[in-house]
Amino acid sequence: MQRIETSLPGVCVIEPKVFGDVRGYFYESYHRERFAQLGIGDLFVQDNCSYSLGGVLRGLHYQLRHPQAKLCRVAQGEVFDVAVDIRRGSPTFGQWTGVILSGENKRQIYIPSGFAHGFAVISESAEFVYKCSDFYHPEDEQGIAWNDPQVGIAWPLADPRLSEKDKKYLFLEQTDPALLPVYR
Ligand SMILES: Cc1cn([C@H]2C[C@H](O)[C@@H](COP(=O)(O)OP(=O)(O)O[C@H]3O[C@@H](C)C(=O)[C@@H](O)[C@H]3O)O2)c(=O)[nH]c1=O
Repeated sequence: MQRIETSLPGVCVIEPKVFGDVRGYFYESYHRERFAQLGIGDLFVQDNCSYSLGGVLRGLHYQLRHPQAKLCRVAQGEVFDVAVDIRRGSPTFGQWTGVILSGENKRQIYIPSGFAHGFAVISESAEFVYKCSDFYHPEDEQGIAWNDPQVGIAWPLADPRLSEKDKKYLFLEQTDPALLPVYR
C-alpha cells in the first residue's frame, strides 16, 4: 500500500496492494493501523455508498460545523473525483485536485475536512463508497457550484446530470465567507 501526494497538501491517493490469484483478487480497503502509518488517523464513524448512472455529477459538498474527512473509492465503474480547498486563509484556497478512481485501479482518495468534494461518473454507472469522520448532519450541509469558473475544474463532462440541490449552489466568491471553513 502506498501514499501518493496530490497538488493539494493534505489530499492524497492511497494505492492498495492487490493480491490476485486464479479466483480473482483481494485487497484491504481499510486497515486502521496501516492507514494511520500513512497519515490517515481519523476515526471514521459512517460508511456511505451511492450508485450513479454515467453522466451524473455529485457535489461539491461539505459540512461546516460537523466537518467530515472522507476516504473514497469506487467499487464498480469509473469516476473523476475532485477536492477543492475552500478553507479561508489557506495558501491553496480555491485550488482543486482531481483523480480517477475506478473499480479497476482500486485507488482511494483521502480528503481532509475543510475541503469540498464531488465526483463525475465517466463510466456507464458507478458504485461509490466512502468513509466519513463525522456523521451526516442535513442541516449543516453546504456546497459550492461544480462549474465555478474561477476554481476552473477540468471536468470530463460538459453537461452533467445534477441533483436539484446541487444546481442551486453558488460560486466560491459568491458564498458567504461565514459559510466557509477556516484554515488552521
Ligand atoms: C450524504 C447523506 C445523504 N443522505 C440522504 C439524504 C437524501 O435523501 C439522500 C441523497 O442525499 P444527497 O443528494 O445529499 O446525496 P449525494 O449528492 O450523493 O451527497 C454526497 O455527495 C458526495 C459528493 C459527498 O461528498 C458526500 O459527503 C455527500 O454530500 O440521502 C443520508 O441519509 N445520509 C447521508 O450521509
